[in-house]
Amino acid sequence: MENDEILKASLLNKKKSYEKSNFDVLGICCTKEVFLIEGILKPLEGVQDVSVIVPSKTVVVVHDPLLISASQIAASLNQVKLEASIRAYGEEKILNTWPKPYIIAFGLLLVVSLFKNFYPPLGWFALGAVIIGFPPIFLKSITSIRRLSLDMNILMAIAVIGAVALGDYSEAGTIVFLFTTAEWLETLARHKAASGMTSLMSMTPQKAVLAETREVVDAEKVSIDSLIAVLAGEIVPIDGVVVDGRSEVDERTLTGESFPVPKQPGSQVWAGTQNIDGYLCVRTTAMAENLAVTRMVRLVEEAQSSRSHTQRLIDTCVKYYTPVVVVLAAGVAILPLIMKMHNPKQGFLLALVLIVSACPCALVLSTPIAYFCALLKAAQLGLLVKGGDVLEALSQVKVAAFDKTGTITRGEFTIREFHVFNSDISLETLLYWVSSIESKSSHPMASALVEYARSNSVEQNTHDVKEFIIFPGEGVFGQIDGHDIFIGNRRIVVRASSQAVPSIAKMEGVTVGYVVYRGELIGAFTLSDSCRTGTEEAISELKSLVIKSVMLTGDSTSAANFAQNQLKKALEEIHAELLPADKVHVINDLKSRVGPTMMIGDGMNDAHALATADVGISMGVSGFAVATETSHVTLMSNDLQKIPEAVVLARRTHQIILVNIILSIVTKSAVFCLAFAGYPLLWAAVLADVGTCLLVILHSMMLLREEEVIVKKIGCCGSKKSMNNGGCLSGSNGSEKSCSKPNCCDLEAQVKQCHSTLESNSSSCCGTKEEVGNDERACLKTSHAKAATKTISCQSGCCISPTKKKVVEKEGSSAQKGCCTDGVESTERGGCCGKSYKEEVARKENCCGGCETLMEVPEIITE
Ligand SMILES: Nc1ncnc2c1ncn2[C@@H]1O[C@H](COP(=O)(O)OP(=O)(O)OP(=O)(O)O)[C@@H](O)[C@H]1O
Ligand SMILES: [Zn+2]
Repeated sequence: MENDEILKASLLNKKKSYEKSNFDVLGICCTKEVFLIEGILKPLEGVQDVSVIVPSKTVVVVHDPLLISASQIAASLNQVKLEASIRAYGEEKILNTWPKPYIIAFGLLLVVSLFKNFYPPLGWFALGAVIIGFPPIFLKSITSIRRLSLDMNILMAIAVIGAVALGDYSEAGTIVFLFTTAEWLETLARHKAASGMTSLMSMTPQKAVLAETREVVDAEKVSIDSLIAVLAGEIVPIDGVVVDGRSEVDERTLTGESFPVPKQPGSQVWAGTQNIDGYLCVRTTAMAENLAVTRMVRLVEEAQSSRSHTQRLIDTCVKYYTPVVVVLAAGVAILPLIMKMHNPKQGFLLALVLIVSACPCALVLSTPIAYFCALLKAAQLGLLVKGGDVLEALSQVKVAAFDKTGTITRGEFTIREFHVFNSDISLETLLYWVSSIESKSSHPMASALVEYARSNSVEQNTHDVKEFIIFPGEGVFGQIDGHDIFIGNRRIVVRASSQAVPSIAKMEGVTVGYVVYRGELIGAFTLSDSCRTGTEEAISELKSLVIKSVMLTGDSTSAANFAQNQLKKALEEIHAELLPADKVHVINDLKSRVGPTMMIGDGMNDAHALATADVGISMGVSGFAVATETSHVTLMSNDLQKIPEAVVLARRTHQIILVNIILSIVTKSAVFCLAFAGYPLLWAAVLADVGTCLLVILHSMMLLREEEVIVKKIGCCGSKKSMNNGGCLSGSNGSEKSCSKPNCCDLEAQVKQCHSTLESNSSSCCGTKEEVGNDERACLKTSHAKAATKTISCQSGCCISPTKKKVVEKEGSSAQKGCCTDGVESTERGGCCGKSYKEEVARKENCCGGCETLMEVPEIITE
């Protein structure tokens, strides 16, 4: 009975799945240890998966804690002197920055031995130094020999033994000293690089507060749809949607975006981001093990352990190169003996130099360490790059293909018009049918339709929809209350009826949708969308990097052209009305016509194209799961300006790797040449070897430095976050506009300040990109006017979100532009066309649809 219980418990536990443990393994030097470690751990019972991250000397093991514990795993690594220790998840490893005492001890002995010229017996101290310092190297080399792998430990051991055999104790001592110190310095450097990674992993808190009971619970135990409370200053523990409260959230850790993002009921919040100044009640949408941040960490980890093309090439070369040099060295050592030359010692020394130089560690390290730093930097910028190969491809890119809806534009449609053509069907009925069917679709247009129905007091009912089919690139079909309804573009009309598609007059900037019922066109609607801020800048930055930008869209040609006009014709090619498969064709065409191509999309009907491109970049954490799976890069924020930044980072990484490789080859060659020229300097060989290793690491770490990466921004504002009216808008180069008068706002601190000094027309700054207004346009998107009390301040000031004030819906009289409380809807004459849109149309007022341009209200003519 009792046994049964135990069995049951253990089975239950087993079901609870595997655990993941991280180990710091100081003994990792080159990629060689990867096979060594995998060879040791994989055969162990209970170990499911092993991944080795060479640059940060980390091993991640997925194991069944019942069968094998983390300490057992560490022990088996330590059996072969790999110096493994368990790292508590997320905990910063406290590294002793001082060298171990034995290193100091033998260093001192070595220094003393240098005085042997004054008192010869002091020379023996060098032997003492060797005796103290050599054993660790020797033990590690024994392990390597047992594993039949030739690594730097073996080469160093041979060199030391050789030097001792030649009676040159100080040479031997110097080798040991240089080697050990370099290893220690290297560990320090790598630790610095790796600490960024650790901070990435430790972002989410372990505890959550339940909103109703105020009970503090383990974040892991919180189920989906629970309500949790997040107070000001706290880190959000679990992904979710705000149901109550308002605040600003710092999403920097996740998206690299340094501006706080306003949150209100309905907004998504992500675990690991910080609630700055208000109370938020959040309904959770994910379990702790499936958070966006966890997925991100997993991706970064996978990226680290995947080996890039260059890396594989180097590894293969090294496999042949090392044994060849060892054989060569043996030849050089033996030849003088056979030929009975009078100075065999010289040959022997030359052989030792060769052997030390054979150590390829700088070369082997040149690529992975640079990628490690680059991937980490990318993650800090809010870019998840799936590995070194992707960076390699990204640095070569010649074309950027952008998807339109949701990428270039916000993918937040507003319904401009809705017409019913059949007098037997009321608007309410049609809206009910359309919104119920569309509520099953995830297309951005669908949510606009649902929203529109709601604003007309029509609630959708998903349950009434019996059948639902998506026609990619065309629209949807649904059966509701026994009626078959098609909704979509021209193509769907053709599919659903024999009727000719009506021609539409003056439809600039809008997308037209049709509703077909029993082969008859019963309704039509127009919708518009606006461009994301920063798109134009991103495209011009790409242009300065000699990358051509094109647009691929499933939407109509006129909608595509409208976006192009908003971008001031920045795009070089436009391909519209494409089916998902057409997008793939265009990508293939661009690849052969222009060169390496990257595709940027939101994953809606473009997952295939993303996968086909040399580099596929998907938008947003919230992005469709398929897209993040198939794409090579995930953009954590929807900021397209991260794309040129990514290209610059990739190109810099490429350069750094090139320099690293040249550096490690040149130093070795120099030592070789010296040796053959009659100066076989063993210490120089060791110094060149360990020195280049260190140089390569430090050089790669330059990628982590902040300023290095950002695209050179010309103009007054140092970073692209800086905004002000007279000067730079987001990321634009300020050269066109004067930079002299207004100040640029640098970081969020200043932004807040700017908010309060809004009145001044000349130099106000806006908190987030959306909230920019200038002379040409009134406030966009998220603008809510505090400033609207005075209409003027909105003309060139910024609109602030939290203070929501109803804006006057002005008649044509006011010449100034106002701010609108919702959406992009401000009219030419200064009013808002929100709810009163229809009346305004009646009054023949023109409303502006997209970013800035005014357009005429389209007329729909049916034939
Ligand atoms: N759920 C839907 N409801 C209404 N129309 C739809 C729906 N899904 C697709 N459509 C129609 O099909 C067209 C093509 O859709 P598709 O998803 O291929 O491209 P898109 O989202 O418009 O643009 P892009 O390719 O730039 O992302 C849309 O422009 C729209 O007219
Ligand atoms: Zn080496």
